[in-house]
Amino acid sequence: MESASIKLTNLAKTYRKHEAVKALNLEVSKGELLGFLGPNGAGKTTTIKMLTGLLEPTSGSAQINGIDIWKNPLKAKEKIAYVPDQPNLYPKLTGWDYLEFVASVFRIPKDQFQSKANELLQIFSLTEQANDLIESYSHGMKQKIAICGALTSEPDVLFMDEPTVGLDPKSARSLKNLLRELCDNGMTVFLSTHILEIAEQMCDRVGIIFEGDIIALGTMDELKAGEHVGQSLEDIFLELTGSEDQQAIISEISDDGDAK
Ligand SMILES: Nc1ncnc2c1ncn2[C@@H]1O[C@H](COP(=O)(O)OP(=O)(O)OP(=O)(O)O)[C@@H](O)[C@H]1O
Repeated sequence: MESASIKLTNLAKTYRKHEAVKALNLEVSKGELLGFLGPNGAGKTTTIKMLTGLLEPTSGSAQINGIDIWKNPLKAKEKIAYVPDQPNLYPKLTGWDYLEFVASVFRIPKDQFQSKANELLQIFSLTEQANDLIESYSHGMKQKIAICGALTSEPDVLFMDEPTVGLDPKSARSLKNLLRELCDNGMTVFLSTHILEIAEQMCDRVGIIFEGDIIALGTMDELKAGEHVGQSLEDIFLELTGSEDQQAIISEISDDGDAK
């Protein structure tokens, strides 16, 4: 049987005494777009950093295409790309220089790089700014050039932390369409978000993490089935994360027509 593109086995992280991520077990198949959803502080970034080789787990393992990223980091990292929530870019490079730098790290042949870079810049409406310094870019433009950089190497597995933050609606749609196309062609995406609609609109399966535990995992249909029939993802999210205070606030707001 083909191994999962991403496999977490009892993956855990404790900061001092705080168990930020608790023994996660999860497999993401090739071509799948998994949304990793959770409220602030749930453990999303910690998990992604362990999966991308940036933060050493306290225990457990993380595999990319069957390769342990902590035992064989170089081989595993050849297969992945990561777009953090705050991309660390080089302000004195132009957008094009940055993409060229990424291509050189991954040893991508020049002609292959040029056509790929031009295609990505066009998709994200950055062609005209490609020769401007990154320091002159807006937050959204920086986010987009980071995404272009990540996709330049045509990774097998793409990790994205809150990718739509800072993007305008047109760019968010371009990203959604592009990710769908790339996943249909076999790329695997692990995308964290705390925005419910993003997960609902973009992802094949959604995992909900709360206080370091995966408390629900499935397709939208599966999450909405059974006891959750008729509920929106927002209802399910609030119910599973036990945010009764928020639920009360929401029902208070939506019932304002009946105010006493
Ligand atoms: N370097 C650190 N040292 C100590 N505690 C940390 C550190 N990084 C994260 N934490 C804690 O671990 C928990 C999980 O944090 P994490 O950043 O993974 O959450 P998140 O789901 O990505 O949140 P957000 O949506 O707010 O970005 C939080 O309680 C956080 O305070």
